[in-house]
Amino acid sequence: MFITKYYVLAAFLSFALACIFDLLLLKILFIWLTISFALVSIAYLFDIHSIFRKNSDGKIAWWIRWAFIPFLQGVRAYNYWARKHDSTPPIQKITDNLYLSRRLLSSDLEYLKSQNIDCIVDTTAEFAGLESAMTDKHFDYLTIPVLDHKAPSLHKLRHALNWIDTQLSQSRSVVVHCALGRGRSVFVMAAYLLSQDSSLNVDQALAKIHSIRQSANLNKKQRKILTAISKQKKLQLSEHTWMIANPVAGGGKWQQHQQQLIRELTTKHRLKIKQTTPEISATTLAKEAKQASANKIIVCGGDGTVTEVANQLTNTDITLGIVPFGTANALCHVLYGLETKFSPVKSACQAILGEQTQQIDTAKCNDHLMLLVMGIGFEQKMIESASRETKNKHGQVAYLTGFFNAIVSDDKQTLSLITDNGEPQEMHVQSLCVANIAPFSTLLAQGGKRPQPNDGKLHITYLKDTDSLTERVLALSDLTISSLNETQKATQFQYIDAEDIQISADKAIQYVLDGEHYSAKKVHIKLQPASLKVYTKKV
Ligand SMILES: Nc1ncnc2c1ncn2[C@@H]1O[C@H](COP(=O)(O)OP(=O)(O)OP(=O)(O)O)[C@@H](O)[C@H]1O
Repeated sequence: MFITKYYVLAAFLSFALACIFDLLLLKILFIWLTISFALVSIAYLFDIHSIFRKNSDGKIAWWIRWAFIPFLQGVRAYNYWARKHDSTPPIQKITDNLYLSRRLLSSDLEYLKSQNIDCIVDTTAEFAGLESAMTDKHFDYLTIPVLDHKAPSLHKLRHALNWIDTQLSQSRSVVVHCALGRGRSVFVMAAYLLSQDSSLNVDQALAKIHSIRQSANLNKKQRKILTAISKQKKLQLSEHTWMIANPVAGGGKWQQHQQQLIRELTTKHRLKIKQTTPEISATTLAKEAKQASANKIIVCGGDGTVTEVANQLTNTDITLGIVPFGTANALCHVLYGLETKFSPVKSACQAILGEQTQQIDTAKCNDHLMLLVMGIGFEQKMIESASRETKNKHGQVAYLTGFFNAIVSDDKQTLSLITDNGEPQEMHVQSLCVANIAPFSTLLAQGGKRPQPNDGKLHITYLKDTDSLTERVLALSDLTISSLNETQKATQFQYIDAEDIQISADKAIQYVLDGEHYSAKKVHIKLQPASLKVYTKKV
């Protein structure tokens, strides 16, 4: 390509001058120029856009900018000159809500806001993204770095197309830009038009853009690549992955993380995003997704929202992905590992993008879906005392306070228990948990075998009543040790496993099921083996 020849030539010329001059300062200057142009030449020869090490947030490290100053200043000067001699308006609307632009400058921000353009696709590799657009919460930003005169890789192109499509489907406006708005951005824009209309060919898509932006002009190589991928039908976007988000879960984590999430997941998924409201529940949205024949649904929320969506997906072929935005996130803890506690978005994205799935057990508890745990006594009291306000304020500590209150009180219950249709047994208990799936941190469910997602069993762990607070504390310490060390079983707590469990009492039993409160005289829990398809951590 002609541009590469110029960079190679510049590198040789600088090297020759470095050899000619004896003055140290000039020598250093020309060696610097030589290195800069030599690196750029290599980047162009082997199409290494990552040479500028542009981050996903559009930043370029200072030492890279220093290393490439000679090259960057040259490019800047050329762009400045080209802009001065170009009568084409900087930013132009190509179709509804979709714009094409040269490199955005601070002076463009007001115009972008006035047109409600709040999503930016930056296709330059050599320029840092516009700082004020990235720090301003008004804008969402995606960079797919491409060297000037080159075309994006198919993987990066599909990421951009998914991202644009996801933003447009939320009625947002997107601007795609490169340095001058003539090549790289035009490539992405044409690819998007082609992805939306299968009757369109490359010439027609480019003609459409050209009729609005006369300076738009792909070089031969870019046109050839676009034609090839278009002919191979590689621009067709995949089916929507539905994303159902509870914006209030975990005190509003959705607002905080949604852009990172969209940026990561659109590498492979074209998202249809729906948010719950006080009137529109996750159940309603999951039903809507099912009706629209969705085959993947990602739910962002706490265990409550996850259960609502999962309830619609049991015994279907729809795959469920979970982004844990709640307080406890017990299911994610088991499926994606402990790291979900520290980096929920990253670990969820890794699992979803890893595409490994697993069929997990669920259960029905009095006609409600049970994913995790049903609790009577300690567990129920602990959750009862954790209100939304305390959870929002203190996170998981809200549950700890409730837990200690429950242990100190010496409430006991008389229950009748039938397992797998056997004989009823009467028991006086202070705590009883039935677990389908439970991480080690769900302490009260750890009396025997660790409940696993697909072990085909429900796990009953209970503590017989005792008036002594010391005994209760000792029993819990025993349980704690057993939860951390699978070989050492708790002896103070009792343990049974079964597939069908009936619990009854003379008066209404107060119980919690996956964090929600219920009351009934009879509780019937039945296992549904391998009934839910979920994304799981890749091993
Ligand atoms: N837009 C909304 N505004 C107010 N409440 C909502 C909204 N969307 C869902 N909800 C309520 O949020 C509750 C579910 O919250 P969820 O369990 O997902 O999060 P959490 O309570 O923060 O997490 P955790 O259960 O882990 O403590 C449901 O009771 C539902 O009615």
